Order: sequence, then C-alpha cells, then structure tokens
Amino acid sequence: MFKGLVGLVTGGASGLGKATAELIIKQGGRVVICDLPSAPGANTAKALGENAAFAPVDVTSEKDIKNALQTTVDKFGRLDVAVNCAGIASAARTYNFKKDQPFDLELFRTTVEVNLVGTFNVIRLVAGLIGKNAPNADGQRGVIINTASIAAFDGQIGQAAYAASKAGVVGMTLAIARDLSKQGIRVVTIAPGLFRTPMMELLPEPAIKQLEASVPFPPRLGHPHEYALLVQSIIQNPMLNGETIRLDGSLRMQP
Ligand SMILES: NC(=O)c1ccc[n+]([C@@H]2O[C@H](COP(=O)([O-])OP(=O)(O)OC[C@H]3O[C@@H](n4cnc5c(N)ncnc54)[C@H](O)[C@@H]3O)[C@@H](O)[C@H]2O)c1
Ligand SMILES: C[C@@H](O)[C@H]1CC[C@H]2[C@@H]3CC[C@H]4CC(=O)CC[C@]4(C)[C@H]3CC[C@]12C
Repeated sequence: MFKGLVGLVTGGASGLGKATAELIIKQGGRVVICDLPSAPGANTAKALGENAAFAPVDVTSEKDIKNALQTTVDKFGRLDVAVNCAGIASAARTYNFKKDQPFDLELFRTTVEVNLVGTFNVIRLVAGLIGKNAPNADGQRGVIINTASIAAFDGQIGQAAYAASKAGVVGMTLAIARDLSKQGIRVVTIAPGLFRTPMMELLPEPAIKQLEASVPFPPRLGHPHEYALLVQSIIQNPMLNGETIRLDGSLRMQP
C-alpha cells in the first residue's frame, strides 16, 4: 500500500508516533523517526529495520528539523508524508487558590512552544521538501498530518495550556491547507481522545480506569494502532484536507 512512500514522524519514538512509524513500515514504506535525543528513537528505528532511520530533534529547532530533512534526503531521497505527533502535556489550574499561586507562565510558554510552535516549525520546513515532488495524476505532492487533542474543544480543568496549544493546531489547519493547496500538499489534523500511551500513563491507573469508563463506545482507551489506522486513511483519501478529525469513541470530556 505504501511502497515507495517516505514518511517523517515527529514523536515517533513513543506512543501514537511510534505506532504510525510501525504502520508505515508494515505497509511497505520508509520512515524517518524524529524525536528528542533522550528518546529511544535510535532503538525504535533499529527494531524497524533498514527502511527506518532516526533523526534526533527538538521540533522547536529550525536547525534540527533541517538536519532531519537532510537525513531524509540522504537516506531515502524524498519526503511524501509528515506526521506531527511530538507533544507534551501538563496539568495545573489557572490559579491555585490553596497555594495562592498563579499558573506557571514558563510551563504555559513551553507547552505552547512545543505543541503549537514546534508543530508549525515542522510544517513550514517539511512543506519545502514535499513540494519538490512530482505531482501525481491528481496534482498531489504530499500530505501533512498533525495531532491536536479533544482537549482543544473539551479542555478539562487544569488543561488551559494544553488546550490552548492544541486549539492552535486545530485553528491553523485550514489556513495552512489553503497556503499549500496550490502545491498539492494536503493538511489534516487528528484530535485524539484517550489512548493508552506513555503520556496517558503519567496518570495513576485508577485515574486512567476512571477516564476509560467515561468513553461511550468502545468503553476503553484507544490503541495507538487505531490512531495509525486513521493516518493511513488520511493518506489514502485525497478528499481529506483542511479538517480536524476527532478520534474519541464519542467521548466529550467532563470538566
Ligand atoms: N495519549 C493520548 O491520550 C493523547 C490524546 C490526545 C492527544 N495526544 C497527543 O498525541 C501526541 C502523541 O502523544 P502520545 O500519547 O503518543 O505521547 P508520548 O509521550 O508517548 O509521545 C510523545 C513523543 O513526543 C516526543 N517529544 C516531546 N517533546 C518533543 C520535542 N520538543 N521535540 C521532539 N519530540 C518531542 C517525546 O519524546 C515522545 O516520544 C501528542 O501531541 C499528544 O498531545 C495524546
Ligand atoms: C485528551 C488528552 O489529550 C488529555 C485528556 C486528559 C489529559 C491528561 C490529564 C492529566 C495530565 C497529568 C499530567 O500532569 C500529565 C498529562 C496528563 C496525563 C494529561 C495528558 C493528556 C490528556 C490525556
């Protein structure tokens, strides 16, 4: 299905990104895993074989992403699909009245910097390489897929920074799709609900079980592979563009 396709996945050493990289390889594609130097990206790529490579990056760094794109060209000669999975999350109320403390502004800045600015940094740089591809019969040169969160719409208590960062990803999706449309590059965002990943497992198991029970159907956490299946569908369907797709078992989060 993806024979000849070259993908780049940020946050590809863990969770949803790792599942996406695994699916691209399984479907006959090649993939560059971009993740922090401290992440197990090299081992993940090694386990996936010769069609996978690791590029250590901070998504907020122009230099790192340009180096990753050079690695992509050196190893695989092109780029067709970029998937932005890199992200961080935190929980703190806007004002903690018990401790008489406002939300830490550096935490807010860092959350937006990684999740929103980092995602845009990757988009604005991968677009240049994807745009060099010869167009297919439909005029398409490639696809960029971003990861928001249902927190962009249902932001829970303690999620102001995370919700703002993810709402920004949702908000820029259509504008970027329009910017890149003449070059035949589609841009789609996925807003996942609750998925069993290391990020989710930052919560204690009882809290995870409680969140899990809140999902109408199926009443469970999503499997990272199910996120990757939506990435596959987006790649395959040329009419998907400029939209954010919730992937959440019809969950609407309570405060
Ligand atoms: N797990 C969920 O329930 C859930 C729900 C909605 C949205 N999301 C989003 O999905 C994406 C993937 O999350 P996950 O659950 O797989 O989490 P995860 O923590 O397993 O993976 C996130 C990856 O991003 C990497 N990363 C973080 N900051 C980075 C940076 N500055 N530069 C490069 N890489 C960086 C981490 O090293 C990690 O490998 C995130 O954007 C997250 O906000 C997750
Ligand atoms: C929909 C998902 O993106 C978010 C919904 C609930 C969030 C979790 C809430 C608790 C946080 C605790 C923390 O400090 C680390 C991040 C969280 C686990 C956070 C992760 C994102 C989700 C799951």
